[in-house]
Amino acid sequence: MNVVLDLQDVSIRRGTKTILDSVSWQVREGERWVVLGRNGAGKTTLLQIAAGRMHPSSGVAELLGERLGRVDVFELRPRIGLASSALADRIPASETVRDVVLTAAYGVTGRWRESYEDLDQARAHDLMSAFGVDGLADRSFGTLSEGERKRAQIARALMTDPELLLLDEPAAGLDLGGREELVAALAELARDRRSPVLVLVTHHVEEIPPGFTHVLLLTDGHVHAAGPIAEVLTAQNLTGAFGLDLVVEQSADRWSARATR
Ligand SMILES: Nc1ncnc2c1ncn2[C@@H]1O[C@H](COP(=O)(O)OP(=O)(O)OP(=O)(O)O)[C@@H](O)[C@H]1O
Repeated sequence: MNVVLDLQDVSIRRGTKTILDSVSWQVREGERWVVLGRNGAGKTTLLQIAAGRMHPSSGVAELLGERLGRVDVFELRPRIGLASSALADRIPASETVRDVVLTAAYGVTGRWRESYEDLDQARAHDLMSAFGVDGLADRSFGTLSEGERKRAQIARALMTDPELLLLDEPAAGLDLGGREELVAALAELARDRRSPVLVLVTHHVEEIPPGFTHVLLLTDGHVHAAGPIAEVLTAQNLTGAFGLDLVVEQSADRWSARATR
């Protein structure tokens, strides 16, 4: 299987702080990864490297076979979908959901091109349907609920037919219904063999969609454990990563964790 993401001893330093500390991580075609860790562990920073939006201070990062520092990142980025709250904040509130999704084909937010190819229109429609926002196509992005907004963003991130899809805390701020709808949509995506390689950042094991195959546990900028989900998502590993005694349970393809007392 081809390696899609290959980090070797990657560190990120800012001033005196080491945000990522010698991270080595390989992600292969067909895999669906969850990145878990407590606040400040370095998850978003790791995703920024995986998205080609940040360069390592030291170490080597290869994305889709291209080495960061030796490749034109503007050619690389359309091959990598990213959905994050930071990117969502840059979407104009007045933009329609249809345009939020469509404009991704041109790597822009804000509708400045007036005509789109029929193929793009059809793809945008299919993606909006898949994420249950097709009925909201004419609504402005700013009027959507948090859950609708998250699903529109994922449809947008998939618009360029990326080889790698990175989702930074897609369930943050959702109520129980919104979270479950999102988990179901992501489970569907994970099951589809045509889907890109998926990497999902979260704080909560309850948000891991069925079909996700691997976990990376990040603690204070270093890899605490990484590998197949059933091997890594243990009480012992989570206790180490989150710094409190936890029990972990799996039931019907979903996970839960709680403190022992
Ligand atoms: N430019 C910077 N300069 C100094 N420290 C930074 C910088 N950017 C991030 N950090 C710090 O690096 C650490 C990791 O940040 P990051 O956002 O990657 O963590 P995270 O795991 O995504 O956190 P959260 O779960 O709270 O979103 C944090 O302590 C943050 O304050």
